[in-house]
Amino acid sequence: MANPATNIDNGLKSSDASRPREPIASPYMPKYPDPMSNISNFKIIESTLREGEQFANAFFDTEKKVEIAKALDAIGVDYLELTSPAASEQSLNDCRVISNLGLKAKILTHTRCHMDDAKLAIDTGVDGLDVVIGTSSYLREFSHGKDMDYITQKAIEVITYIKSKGLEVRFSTEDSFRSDLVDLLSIYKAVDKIGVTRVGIADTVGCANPRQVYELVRTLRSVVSCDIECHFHNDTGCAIANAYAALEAGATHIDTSVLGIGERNGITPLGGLLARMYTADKDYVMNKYDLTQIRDVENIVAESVEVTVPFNNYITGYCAFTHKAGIHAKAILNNPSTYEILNPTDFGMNRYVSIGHRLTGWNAVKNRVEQLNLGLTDDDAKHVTQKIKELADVRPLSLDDVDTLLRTYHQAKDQGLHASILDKIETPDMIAAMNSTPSN
Ligand SMILES: CC(=O)SCCNC(=O)CCNC(=O)[C@H](O)C(C)(C)COP(=O)(O)OP(=O)(O)OC[C@H]1O[C@@H](n2cnc3c(N)ncnc32)[C@H](O)[C@@H]1OP(=O)(O)O
Ligand SMILES: O=C(O)CCC(=O)C(=O)O
Ligand SMILES: [Zn+2]
Repeated sequence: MANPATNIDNGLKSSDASRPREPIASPYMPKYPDPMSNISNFKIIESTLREGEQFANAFFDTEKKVEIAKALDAIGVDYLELTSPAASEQSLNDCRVISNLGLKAKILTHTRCHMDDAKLAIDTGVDGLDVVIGTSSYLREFSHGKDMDYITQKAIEVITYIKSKGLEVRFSTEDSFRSDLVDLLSIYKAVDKIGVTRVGIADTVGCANPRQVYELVRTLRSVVSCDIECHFHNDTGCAIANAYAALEAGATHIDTSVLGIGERNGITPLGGLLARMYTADKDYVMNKYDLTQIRDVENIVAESVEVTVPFNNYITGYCAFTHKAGIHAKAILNNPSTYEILNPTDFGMNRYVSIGHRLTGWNAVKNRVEQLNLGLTDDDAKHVTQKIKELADVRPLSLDDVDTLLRTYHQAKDQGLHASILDKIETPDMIAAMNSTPSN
């Protein structure tokens, strides 16, 4: 599927080459370094091939999984998380296939806290297992029916076994934010003591806010010495902010999926997290991840799960880098940093300035005059701008319409007729008709 953002044609493209961009002075960078924070040192566990497979529309055959895995590897994500081999014969086979691709990313699979699942997973060739079990009263009562003593004992058994096979093992509590804090800290402490690679916190129902995340991660950071992974659902719109708060508090790994797909409305989206982290530490993000590859993997996944990339998607949405209002347009054309925190070229995207509408201003129109090399004055640009506004009060004009208006005015000026020419164009349809009339 073509990216719609590249198809916008009613706008001006401003050139980055001609205007060197200032270094980003992000207001969101911490004023003082925080030794606990990992915003400049985090890893991504990309779970499109696990959590993403739980999205209502998702079905990935082996070929598609391989294509997605390779595209994610090209971005440089640190880990790929795959569906449990216990889910089906094909899931088991796919773990083997993807583990054998020789990707740079480490391969994990996600299993229940159960010896049978662990044994099945270990032989697939994955680098590690992400083990999970619910600890909230909801899940203890209505999902697996086990108490904290049983869960702790089973976790120790499973982790010890996986470690004995030389694999990475992460232990996570499902529904962490609705679990009892004392239960959480004691089980995390117990698994840390036996050398688990990472512990995981999961906002399974998307109920947590950034402050709660910060507090829980910071508390956990003081209790365990291993890495901390976090997984955030987006039911209440906090998934990216929660991921950021988790890293600030000392989490080391964040789970993502392409376009955020997953159970219900999904989890922290890969593109959105990268946009957020680029804003916090551009050098870290740009040196580690190839941001120009995000669009490709989003297009692959969107097409496969039969959704369109949302119009307001981070980075790749139809209008993510389109500037419209005259005040914005003038400043953007002078210096893109005025109204952009993300530089589109860093993401392989283009910027557009839209001018065929009633909110346009003469500075943006003048810029188009210069692009067309028409040699009109500022006053000319102002006259044409007034005409654009008048016509666009009826309906927006295409860039072709604006260009026709400018060229017509320019020709009339050569003949000394420009004072009256604009008066003769009374409706947007009249320009559209001029566009379709072959010139002789
Ligand atoms: C929040 C999350 O996203 S967690 C990850 C979710 N992922 C998946 O569910 C993977 C796809 N799942 C499947 O293919 C199947 O559910 C399977 C193969 C895992 C299990 O299938 P079934 O044996 O038919 O059981 P079913 O799905 O009906 O119920 C889940 C079983 O796992 C148990 N269980 C649930 N969570 C856990 C856990 N974290 N650790 C251990 N056991 C668990 C339940 O008690 C139940 O056991 P039961 O068979 O004794 O009733
Ligand atoms: O394994 C985990 O940490 C998360 C599992 C999951 O998908 C969830 O709890 O939403
Ligand atoms: Zn989840």
